[in-house]
Amino acid sequence: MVNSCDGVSLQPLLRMASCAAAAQLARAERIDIQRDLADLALAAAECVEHAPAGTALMQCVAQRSPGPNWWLPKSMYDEALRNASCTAASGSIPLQVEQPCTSCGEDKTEKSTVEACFLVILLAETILLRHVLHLITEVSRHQGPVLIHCNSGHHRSVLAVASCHLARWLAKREMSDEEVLPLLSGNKIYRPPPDPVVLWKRFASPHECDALLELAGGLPHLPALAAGAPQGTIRRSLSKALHWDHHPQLAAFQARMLAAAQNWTGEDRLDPSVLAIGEPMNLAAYLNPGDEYRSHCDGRCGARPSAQDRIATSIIYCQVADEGGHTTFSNGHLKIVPEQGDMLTFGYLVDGRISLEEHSACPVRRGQKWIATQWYRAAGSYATAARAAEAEFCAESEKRIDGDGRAERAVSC
Ligand SMILES: O=C(O)CCC(=O)C(=O)O
Ligand SMILES: [Fe+2]
Repeated sequence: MVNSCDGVSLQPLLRMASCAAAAQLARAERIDIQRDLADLALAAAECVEHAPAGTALMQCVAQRSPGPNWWLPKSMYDEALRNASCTAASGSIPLQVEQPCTSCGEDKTEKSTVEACFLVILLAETILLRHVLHLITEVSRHQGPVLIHCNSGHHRSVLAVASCHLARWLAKREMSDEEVLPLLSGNKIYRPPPDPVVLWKRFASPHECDALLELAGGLPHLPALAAGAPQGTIRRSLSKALHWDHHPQLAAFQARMLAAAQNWTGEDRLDPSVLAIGEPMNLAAYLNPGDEYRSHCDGRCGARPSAQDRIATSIIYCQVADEGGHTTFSNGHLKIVPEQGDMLTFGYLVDGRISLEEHSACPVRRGQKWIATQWYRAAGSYATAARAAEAEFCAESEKRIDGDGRAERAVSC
């Protein structure tokens, strides 16, 4: 770590943090997690409010926070940063896909590799992405694209190379311009595959949202969370599962969601058959100030998925709060500020592992929010028994859904 501090032209932001950590450890100063955490939260919150554009957030935090605190456990950083991020009014900036991609040809993929700790990136990107964007642009102008390796063993690219990844990914999929353009235009791409985060603008019409709500019996009738997810710990919201076998009219809508999700998560990883035996759609309502869904993973954070684990999620924002209620990604260092009808899709299966796709719903401050979530699982991971159940269901629904074949086709029966 110290060696990398002596390196020639490391990004000042990264150098500062890793050197501070090294110095801290070397001096073995007294460690007081609570104090440092409180300092960090305070400093981050102040910086979110007051740091002028163009100021490195890291520097701002370092100036305001009296003691070095780089070594705090990740979960604590995540929590502090998530909370600070939630208080910031602005959201993250989507990738600029139209940005020319001159240095990302296969033969020119040399990247300057910077060893850094995840928390640097978290601090740097979570809260004021635009401030860091400026720095990264500067670095990549001199050094070429930057790839950041995190100490956690998880590595990911940053914005400087993100659009190149995206370009390559699109090329690999051999999609025609006609297919690609609608994907890019209007939708917001926050993170490229393999663990994409994409916001589909105005995916669901008010009419479709109303129809979903009607199936659930209306907002006041949504039940509080089931046992096992006690109120006040991870989640404060109302929630109801909509079983598509109880509501066959859901199938076509779910199929449309899935088709959109497939565009971003890779053709082999999701399959329409998941809808037949996958999870029901989940309606969740955050109706009171303070209602939230704290940091969690929909799949198994950081683990190899077992046969039935989730690998992607879509969230439709049928109603957005007047204030608060945004969605944050601690690992992606993003905050999504959706509008009514938008659908957020994110995938989290990378190289056979569930990536750390920890995310949260910020507390609602004013107004109300309700969403429809669809969790997806890998097709092909289902046991034969499940496929048999699907076949049985399809045979059954063919009998049930008189004349109108849409629902069956939607789930590939
Ligand atoms: O409400 C949100 O913004 C996030 C919801 C969520 O994480 C989920 O439904 O799994
Ligand atoms: Fe979630």
